[in-house]
Amino acid sequence: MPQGVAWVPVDEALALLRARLHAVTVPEDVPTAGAQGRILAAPVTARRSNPPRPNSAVDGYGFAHAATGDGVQRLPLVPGRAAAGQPFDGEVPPGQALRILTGAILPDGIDTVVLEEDCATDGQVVAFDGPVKRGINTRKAGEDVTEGATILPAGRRLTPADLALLSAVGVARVAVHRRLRVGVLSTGDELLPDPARDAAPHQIFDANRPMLLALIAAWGFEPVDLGHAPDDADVIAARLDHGARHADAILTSGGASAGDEDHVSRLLRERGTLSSWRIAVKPGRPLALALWGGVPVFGLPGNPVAALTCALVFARPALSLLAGAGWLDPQGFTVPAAFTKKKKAGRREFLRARLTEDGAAEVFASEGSGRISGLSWATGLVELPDEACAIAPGDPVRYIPYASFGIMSAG
Ligand SMILES: Nc1nc2c(c(=O)[nH]1)N[C@H]1C(S)=C(S)[C@@H](COP(=O)(O)OP(=O)(O)OC[C@H]3O[C@@H](n4cnc5c(N)ncnc54)[C@H](O)[C@@H]3O)O[C@H]1N2
Ligand code: MOO
Repeated sequence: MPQGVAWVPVDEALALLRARLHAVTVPEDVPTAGAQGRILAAPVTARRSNPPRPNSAVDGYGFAHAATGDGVQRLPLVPGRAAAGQPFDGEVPPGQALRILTGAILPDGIDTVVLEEDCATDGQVVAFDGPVKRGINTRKAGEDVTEGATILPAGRRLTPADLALLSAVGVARVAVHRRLRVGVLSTGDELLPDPARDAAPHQIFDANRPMLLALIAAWGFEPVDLGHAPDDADVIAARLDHGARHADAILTSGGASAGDEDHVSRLLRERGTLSSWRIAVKPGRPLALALWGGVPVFGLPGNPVAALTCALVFARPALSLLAGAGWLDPQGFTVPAAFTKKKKAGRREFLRARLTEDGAAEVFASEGSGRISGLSWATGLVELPDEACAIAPGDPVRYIPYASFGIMSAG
């Protein structure tokens, strides 16, 4: 890295974010049914066991195991049946059996159920081969969850499966963090916000704002569109002021570098509390991390590849912390490389990557930071360490699927 510039290593920038940020949202009570993606503000305990009572796991015939033995068993059938939602009102005497369906509470006198496919019956007597294992094809009360048990911890981001679990144990409402509001501002004189318009040669369509707004929504946060500002410090400052009033965090893109028109970095340095600016990472080295009116601002680089990479690597774990879900490290997988690459020491590199049919990581043909098509082509990123390395096909590399960053990919 050039002399005279303090390049902050990725891990140091992440540690700084982790140490300085904390949950900013207040709890609110919401119905369980609509709580997908919300973050629990408190641990949840089961109001009821699952299953609440012992029941049958299959359609078949139930009886007391003690009265059965080896060889062919012939048990007279008690009239009636036990079904889910239609409990059998009575007791089944030892040596007799009852028709029972999946999910039915085991009536008194039944501790074992034989599968109907393993039985013969004329409607009066049921016959099957013994011996039968005691308790077979039954489910114990509370075998899944016991009443009063802690089922989900504070900070948990609720999944569809969690909604099933909460509902099953009678939890109708949950205390969750209010959704984190995240502002997104694009900067640059060249930007044209509306892709339906005709662009002059010097203009480019704003690609970052729709991408970042969608990213925020995919992470379960509330996107706040702060629009687009020209390269004018006063206008950008006014937008940041507006953002600080209406959002809990702000992502800007563009103007993060050191050029004449890079007003975001200058503003954050002069009027915000800029913590970190030049990060030893590619793409994305001019990343600004600052506070504006007490609100964290991620000054992402303008190049869309760098903007997305920095959002995934730096903004995601930090926003998760602010939102009450704790710090998130993306899960990576070690896979063989399907490419050749040499890098120098001193900065972390992220390459657009996807897996071949054999499960090796191939990388996009160009590392150019403006090559948006590569972001669409990829299904994740390969992370290369800060140290120097020379990678040959077959060498292990760390592949982080987009899904590990909480976003969908096409593949
Ligand atoms: N002297 C230096 N020049 C540059 C450096 C540096 O360290 N020293 N870093 C380079 C790197 S790396 C990047 S990345 C860019 C990032 O700079 P900025 O954050 O100041 O971004 P801009 O200059 O405003 O824009 C860069 C590029 O991206 C396009 N852009 C910006 N916003 C959008 C948007 N919303 N949608 C689509 N494309 C966008 C913009 O038109 C530029 O082409 O700086 C390098 N230079
Ligand atoms: O951040 Mo820049 O996009 O590395 O090229």
